[in-house]
Amino acid sequence: MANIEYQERFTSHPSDVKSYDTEELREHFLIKNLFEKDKITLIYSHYDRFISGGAVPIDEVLELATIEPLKAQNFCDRREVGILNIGNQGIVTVGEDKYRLGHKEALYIGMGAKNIHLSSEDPGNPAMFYINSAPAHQGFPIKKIASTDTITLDLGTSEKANERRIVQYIVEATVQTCQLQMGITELKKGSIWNTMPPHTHNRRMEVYLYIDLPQDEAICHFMGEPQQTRHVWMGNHQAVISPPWSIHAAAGTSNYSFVWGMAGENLDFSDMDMVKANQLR
Ligand SMILES: O=C(O)C(=O)C[C@H](O)C(=O)CO
Ligand SMILES: [Zn+2]
Repeated sequence: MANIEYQERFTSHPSDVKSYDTEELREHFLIKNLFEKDKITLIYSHYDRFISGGAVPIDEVLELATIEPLKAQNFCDRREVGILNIGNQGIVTVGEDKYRLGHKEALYIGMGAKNIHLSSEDPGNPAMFYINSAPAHQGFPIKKIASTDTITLDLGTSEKANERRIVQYIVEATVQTCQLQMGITELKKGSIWNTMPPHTHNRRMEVYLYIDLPQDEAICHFMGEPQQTRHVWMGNHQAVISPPWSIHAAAGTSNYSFVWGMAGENLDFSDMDMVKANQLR
C-alpha cells in the first residue's frame, strides 16, 4: 500500500539566510516528524535534489512509490536510494528479492529498480527505515551493507570532547553509486562535539539525522557560512539540511550518533574544506 507524504524544500542564498530568524531557519532547514506509524514521509530538497525520508511499517507493508515531483512512473526510474534501518529487524523487498535489514544495516538500491516495499519483521518491535535518495544516471546493483562491510574511521580525542567513530556504509570503496554516500557517526561517552573542527563542501550538500540521543537531551546544530554561523536546536530523530556552502557540526547535551547522507559533484568523502575552530564567527 502506498502511504506517502512529501514536502518540497527550496534552496536559500547564503546572504538571505543571514537575516532568517529562528522560525525561518527552522522552516527551511530542520526536518521533524520523519518517522510516523505506517507512513513514508519524504522531504525533497532542491539542494542536489536530495530526498531524505523515514518509514515505520507496523500494520502495513509500505511501498516506496513515486511522488508527483519526480514525474516518473517508479521512484527509482531516475534515482538511486540508500536505506539505513535505525530500528528493529525489517525487510526491504525489491521486485522478487527480499533483504533483511537488522539495526544499523543498510541497503543500496540502484536506478531502474521497481516495486520497493518496506515491512517490519515484528510489528511490536518495528523497523525504522531512514531513506536517502539522489538523481542517478546509471543503474548499479542492489547491495546490502552489514556493519561488517563498513569502513570505520576513528577521529577526535576525549580531551577535546569530540572522540567519535565514523562508520561508512555507502561510500565509493563499499558500493558503486552515482552520487549517494551514507554513514553513521557515533560519539563516545563524554564526547559531545561532532564534525569539529567543521568543514564545508561546496561540491556536495549533506543531511544529518540525529539518533541515539537520550530523552530530555538536545543537540545544538551549527550551520551557515563559516564566518556567519547560526544554530538550530534539535531533538532525537530530527534531521537538518546542510546547504553545500554551510558548515554542519553540533554540540549535544550528551553523546549521540547521527546518520549523514550526501550527494553532489563527486564521491570523494575526504573532499572537505576544513575550517579552524578559532576562525568561526
Ligand atoms: O563527525 C564527523 O566529522 C562526521 O561524521 C563528518 C561527516 O561524515 C561529514 O560531514 C562528511 O562530509
Ligand atoms: Zn560534511
